[in-house]
Amino acid sequence: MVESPDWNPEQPLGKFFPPMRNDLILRAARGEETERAPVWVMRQAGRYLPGKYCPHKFRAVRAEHDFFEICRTPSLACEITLQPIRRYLGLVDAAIIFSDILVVPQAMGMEVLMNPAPFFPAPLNTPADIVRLREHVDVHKELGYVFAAITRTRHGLRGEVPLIGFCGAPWTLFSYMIEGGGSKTLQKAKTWLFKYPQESKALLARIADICVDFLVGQVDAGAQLLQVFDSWAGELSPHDFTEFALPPLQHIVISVRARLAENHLPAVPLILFAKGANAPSSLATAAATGFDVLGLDWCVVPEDVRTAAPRRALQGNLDPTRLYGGREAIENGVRHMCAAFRVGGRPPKGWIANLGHGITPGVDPDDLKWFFECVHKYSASGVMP
Ligand SMILES: Cc1c2[nH]c(c1CCC(=O)O)Cc1[nH]c(c(CCC(=O)O)c1C)Cc1[nH]c(c(CCC(=O)O)c1C)Cc1[nH]c(c(C)c1CCC(=O)O)C2
Repeated sequence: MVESPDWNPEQPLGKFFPPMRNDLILRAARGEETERAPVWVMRQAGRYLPGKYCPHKFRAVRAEHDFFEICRTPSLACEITLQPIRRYLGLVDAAIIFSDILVVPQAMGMEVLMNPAPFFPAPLNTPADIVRLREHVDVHKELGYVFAAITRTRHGLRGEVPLIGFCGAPWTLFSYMIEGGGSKTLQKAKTWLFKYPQESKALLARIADICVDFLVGQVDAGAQLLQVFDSWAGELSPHDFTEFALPPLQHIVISVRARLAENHLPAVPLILFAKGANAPSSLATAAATGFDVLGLDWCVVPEDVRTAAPRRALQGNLDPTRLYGGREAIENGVRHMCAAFRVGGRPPKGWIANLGHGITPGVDPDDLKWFFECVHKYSASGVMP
């Protein structure tokens, strides 16, 4: 059974982890054929589960701590990460560490509050504000709590499923740092791109450098796959995506791989979720950066992606809102998805089943269970969906 290990901050847990019992997602990420599609869902830790984070502890914990305090407390982050794994044991094939993409802007010296949506009291208004950012970011000092949570969670998982580490993509983080929160048009962030292209590129590169250190540190701590969330990629024209968002992503892939090799760390699979970057040219350029897996939203047809980006493993892509449609709608959606990702009647190859974006807080946890069960049934080798 997966459980939170005893925690003594004076004696950090070692990095000899229990052997893996389920490596389905690692095989699919490498493009291999699997007996069924591995499945997990983005944002599976927390939001929709009863008591949100911890069934017994949540109310007391949440009354006293804010969201980022929970992220900074490895015992709590670990517990919340394990919660869906326990609940869906045998059905879900990966855990994702409980944290947030906005810990990177915090590490760069920006204040970020969560009330309940992200809010930056002092966003970057013009390039002159860049001086407010920390010049050198030591990720071990600023984000060591994420590394501690990952190591602890690897122990707690007992080898049940692999653990995914993550970060936000430079373009998405840049947007938050300038907009100061969510935005419908990204007018401020785009004004930077178009008015101050050189300063924008320099800031994107600076964010990318921190992402590299952060991702390498996560693998060192025990993460077995890495996902980069570019949630706002689809807000850019294909041309601007290629000009602004891609170079820092390319830098991340090249540098993470090089640093992992240099440090004798495992060459873990890298997943890019560039939501909405669905133009064939964007898919092709994203694939060319060298990410092993492309995460897809529900607005693309897998066959079109395979044409634009052959030889890449794919992840996705059920519309998350379908989970509100009841059992039949979920089953039909999964059947259709399984048929769309499989070539003919062959076993799934290089496909990780997932939603096309994060699960939302109102979903009934039993309907998510049904989603997992349907994926197991209809993606199985020998079954025609
Ligand atoms: C854009 C983005 C953010 N955070 C993230 C993204 C990229 C994915 C995406 O596009 O959805 C990524 C993220 N955020 C969180 C995780 C944890 C792991 C997981 O379960 O996938 C991950 C991978 C926890 C969280 N991050 C947040 C919560 C809810 C906080 C709360 O309940 O108080 C959780 C569990 C808060 C958050 N964090 C963010 C927003 C917009 C919000 C508020 C709205 C929301 O609830 O999603 C920024």
